[in-house]
Amino acid sequence: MNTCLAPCPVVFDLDGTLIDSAPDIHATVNAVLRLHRVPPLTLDQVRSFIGGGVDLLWRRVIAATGMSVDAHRDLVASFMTRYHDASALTRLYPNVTEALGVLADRGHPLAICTNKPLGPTKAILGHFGIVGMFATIIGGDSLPQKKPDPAPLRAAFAGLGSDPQAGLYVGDSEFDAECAVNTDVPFLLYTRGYRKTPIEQMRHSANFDDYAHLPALIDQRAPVG
Ligand SMILES: O=C(O)COP(=O)(O)O
Ligand SMILES: [Mg+2]
Repeated sequence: MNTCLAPCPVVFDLDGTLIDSAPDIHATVNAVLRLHRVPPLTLDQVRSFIGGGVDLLWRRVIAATGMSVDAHRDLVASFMTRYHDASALTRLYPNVTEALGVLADRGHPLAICTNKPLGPTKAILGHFGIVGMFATIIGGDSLPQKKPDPAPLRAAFAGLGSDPQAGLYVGDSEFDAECAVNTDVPFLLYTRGYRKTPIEQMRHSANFDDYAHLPALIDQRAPVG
């Protein structure tokens, strides 16, 4: 085995990548809908709305329920007051903590680039005791732009003191794959997240379905030092 691998900055998406948060997002959406006496949406519906951030989530909820678009701002505000504490139904995907530990031990700098707002992002990472593993955390409201715009991912790599081309981005969705192309960074696709497109139709460098395999995958792709 090659033991002379250079540190490889690795940036992770969050929802559908490190955590299965759709059950909490679903419950929180339905709690807001209940206040407005609107019938609940299914978990599959809400899961399919995740990836572009809270504003887009609620544009999709409004379209699916027939609510007034004028209510968007108030619905988002109402959702956000509840989103911060929404952790009871969220789970880390299997072997995530172990994989992050292995990567950190091998000296790979780690960051988060998510379209989830920064407050709930830090809260859920803290809930799972892994917030300290990430040197940089870019949320959906950290910058004016969101993924697939390259600005957030560039900012995450800049926070690690790295060029995107020297690192890797790990994500689950079409937003992540497009952002990786726009940022010119190799993309590792986690296949058990929230994507709607078949694996073979998504631009990616490699894919994996178990975090137990991620450290080896990253070391294969890391430049030799
Ligand atoms: O909040 C969302 O819609 C998506 O978040 P993600 O970028 O972590 O997948
Ligand atoms: Mg995601």
